Amino acid sequence: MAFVLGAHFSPMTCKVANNTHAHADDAAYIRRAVDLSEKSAGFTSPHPNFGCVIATSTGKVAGEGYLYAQGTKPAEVLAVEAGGERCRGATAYLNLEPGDCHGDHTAVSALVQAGITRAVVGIRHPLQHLRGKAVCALRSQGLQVDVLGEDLQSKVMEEARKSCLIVNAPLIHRACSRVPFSVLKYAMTLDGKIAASSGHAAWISSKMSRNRVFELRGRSDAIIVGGNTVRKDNPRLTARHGSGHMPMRIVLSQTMNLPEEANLWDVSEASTIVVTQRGARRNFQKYLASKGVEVVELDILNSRDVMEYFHDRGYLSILWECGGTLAASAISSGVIHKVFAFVAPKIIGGKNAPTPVGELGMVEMSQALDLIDVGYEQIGPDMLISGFLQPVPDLMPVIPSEDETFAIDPTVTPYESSIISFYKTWDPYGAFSNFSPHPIQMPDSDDNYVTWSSVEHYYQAQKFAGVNDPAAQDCVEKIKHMRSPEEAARVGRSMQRQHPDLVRSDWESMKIDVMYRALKCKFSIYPHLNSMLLSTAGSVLVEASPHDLFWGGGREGEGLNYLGRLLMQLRSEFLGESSTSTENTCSAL
Ligand SMILES: NC(=O)C1=CN([C@@H]2O[C@H](COP(=O)(O)OP(=O)(O)OC[C@H]3O[C@@H](n4cnc5c(N)ncnc54)[C@H](OP(=O)(O)O)[C@@H]3O)[C@@H](O)[C@H]2O)C=CC1
Ligand SMILES: Nc1c(N[C@@H]2O[C@H](COP(=O)(O)O)[C@@H](O)[C@H]2O)[nH]c(=O)[nH]c1=O
Repeated sequence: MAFVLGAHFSPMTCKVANNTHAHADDAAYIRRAVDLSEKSAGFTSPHPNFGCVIATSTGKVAGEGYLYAQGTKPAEVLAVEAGGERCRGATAYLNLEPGDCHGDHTAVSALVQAGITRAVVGIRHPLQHLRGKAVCALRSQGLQVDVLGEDLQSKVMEEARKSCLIVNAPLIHRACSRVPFSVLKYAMTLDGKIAASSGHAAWISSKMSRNRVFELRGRSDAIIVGGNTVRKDNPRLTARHGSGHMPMRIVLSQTMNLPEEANLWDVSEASTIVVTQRGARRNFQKYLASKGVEVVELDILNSRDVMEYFHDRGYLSILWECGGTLAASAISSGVIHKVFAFVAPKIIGGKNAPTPVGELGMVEMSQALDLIDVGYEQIGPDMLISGFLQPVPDLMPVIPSEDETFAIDPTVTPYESSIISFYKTWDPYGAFSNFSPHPIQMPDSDDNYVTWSSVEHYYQAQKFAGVNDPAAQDCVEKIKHMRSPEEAARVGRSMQRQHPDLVRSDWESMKIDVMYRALKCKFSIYPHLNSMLLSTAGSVLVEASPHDLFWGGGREGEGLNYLGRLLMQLRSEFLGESSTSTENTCSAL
């Protein structure tokens, strides 16, 4: 399934192959949508990148938009809002076929209602359950839909299509390989060393290059290092580029022979997970847990198992900042997709000085791994060389669905059909997530209805509601105005951790009720969500969050799954199976 330029060129199906001018314009707008789609990178947790440009028949841009975070307005909605009346008869350019996190085809409806008559789609959605749905829906509403590589074929279109594949490479790789997209990054001297023989490595690359690394960190769900890098460097692994997204820090250690004091054990700024082998230094595991570090035990610590584990936890994109030993193991396991090498014009020498990649078992140069789509960029005195180790999988033919994958690989246990798991908003039933973009209206202490952007916004803010301290009121207001549910959760959790005195004293006993009322509102006021919930009758609902063991179900069913339970309770109430009638706590929006 390697990406091959021009592989799908077929003059038979080409509508406007000889209209070079029109193609150049279409390609330029798609590229603009690609650029827009990347704008949230570093500010919010990685998510599919959506951008939308609306161009009038005279070639003027009427409106633009991009998805800022999961649970915020779709790019298409923002673009038509910006375009207003100028959208009538205009063309919408989308780098990626819209998904349907809302459960109600919000993006498609927005384009249709705005009077868009043509849509140009860069690539179809890589996830099987979403693939082709929006294209079909738009066509059934009478829009002309041109998909690059299918309806529009030419060299310029293939280049534009390729940029669409690259900007969503993490999602596409993840969908195809069932592991998160992984980037190996290292800084080395001109003579190929990542540290002096002593192990000292601060610093090889320049400050400008290191700032660039902070940006790469901000675009990742997590940073991974091995135990030896913790022992030698005592790294912080934070994205020190402002108030943006802070990735998880992950340490892989087989021995658990780690220092008692380390920057990574300070979880006030960012969280840390240590992944180890079952049974390794249990007392030290307990010690780390007492500091707020999460410890995960796997049967055998190999890179593929670790990546499959983090795939199941919903991770999209991971940055490996490890030394050569772990890097070699990760490359050998086939889990590294891309490389970023910062090369500094310095020579350190040293026969035993560490190098970026350890033993791969290759003996002839013909076995060397060739990078694809290589980029060269000068950053201050350094050179950044980047490229893919594995080509971005092409989307044709169709990526098998999860079910089909299980059928192909019988060693993978299929989910039990009676269990419906949900977690990320882009997954099937993603609208059940508290991060789904459905505003609710809830009464305040004076019984006035207040609109909250999502259930998560409301839930996080209630931790501080009613506390007689202006700082607590500030927390409520701050959370209320966060742009995304993810940011609301980040602020709510960190304020709770850092200022427990501002949390209402009855929070632990009230939080389930707070959540229940918010969910009741959400599933009452959106008929399509209500139908979706009722359609699951007979199935067990599980929030597949492996790290939130209260609201989520845990990796192996060890979580309490309170979110799933509340949804099932509501479902049963809506179905009239429960004799308890609860007061309606919300008004229609
Ligand atoms: N310039 C740069 O960009 C960087 C330089 N460095 C330098 O590299 C040196 C450390 O290199 P290195 O020891 O390779 O780095 P790492 O610590 O990153 O990787 C090796 C460690 O990873 C753990 N590990 C877990 N699973 C595996 C596995 N399946 N295979 C192999 N290791 C696994 C082990 O920890 P445990 O022993 O605890 O079980 C092992 O010791 C330091 O001098 C550091 O300064 C490091 C990162 C980046
Ligand atoms: N030495 C070296 C790097 N090393 C990587 O950065 C980590 C330290 O990160 P932090 O503690 O957050 O500053 C270190 O453990 C290793 O993973 N990176 C670079 O860009 N350039 C460098 O010269």
